[in-house]
Amino acid sequence: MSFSTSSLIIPVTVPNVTDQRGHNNLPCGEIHVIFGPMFAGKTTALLRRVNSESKLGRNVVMIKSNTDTRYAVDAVVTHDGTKFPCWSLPDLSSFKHRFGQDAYEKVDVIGIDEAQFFDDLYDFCCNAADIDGKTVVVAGLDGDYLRRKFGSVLDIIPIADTVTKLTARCELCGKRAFFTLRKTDEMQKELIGGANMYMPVCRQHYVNGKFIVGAVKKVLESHQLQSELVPEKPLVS
Ligand SMILES: Nc1ncnc2c1ncn2[C@@H]1O[C@H](COP(=O)(O)OP(=O)(O)O)[C@@H](O)[C@H]1O
Ligand SMILES: Cc1cn([C@H]2C[C@H](O)[C@@H](COP(=O)(O)O)O2)c(=O)[nH]c1=O
Repeated sequence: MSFSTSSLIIPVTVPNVTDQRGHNNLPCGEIHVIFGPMFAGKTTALLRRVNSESKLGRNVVMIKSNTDTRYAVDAVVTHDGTKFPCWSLPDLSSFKHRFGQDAYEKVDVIGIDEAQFFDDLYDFCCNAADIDGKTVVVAGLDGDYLRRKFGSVLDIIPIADTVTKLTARCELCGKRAFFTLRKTDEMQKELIGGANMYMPVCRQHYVNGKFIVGAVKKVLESHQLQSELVPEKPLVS
């Protein structure tokens, strides 16, 4: 069977969306993704971007998952204390309703922190950028403590304009850290915590890390045992 080229041409009607000055009114949103291990500066980069958009006169709003309330309930906070007010939500689909349709229409830039905790990240970003014309800046973990993909952060790469993988400093050797090591024995994927529970590490120390964490724990435990066995000297004899 053979087709002529003309039989394959499908007529497509493009709606006329130009205004009086000939500019088209198609929405032109953007999606920017920032990911990496914990302590890599993801929240810092997100706040920098949102602040600079705000200085340019754009209307910005910040959202974070209400799963993570480590530093504040109603603010996105970096590990070194920089803050930005935000909406803490269980999911992204509730945002438009809670924020209000009028307010939503006026927003130009939407920042999303701790994006790994939002299951509806893909649909939200798609609609916000493609249909509503918003600039969406997303920050989150690409991988969990076992280096498995975390939530939907990696799923939005195909719909993103830009993708940035940040690195931290390995806490054991100071080299670039790509991964997050969990220092406790808990096994669940979601476990909220900071430097008390996690540390950023390079590849070599990720692989050796479990061993090192175990060894350090043993040393600390034996120190505690010794101080319990040897009674403290009285200050006054
Ligand atoms: N091992 C580390 N490597 C890099 N930064 C670290 C480390 N430990 C603590 N920090 C601090 O964390 C800050 C980054 O915090 P933040 O932007 O909240 O990171 P993220 O959102 O990626 O977890 C750095 O500016 C630095 O002050
Ligand atoms: C690796 C890993 C992390 N988490 C949690 C721990 C923190 O509450 C956040 C990440 O915060 P940050 O802004 O990137 O520092 O995620 C988790 O639940 N499970 C993990 O495996």
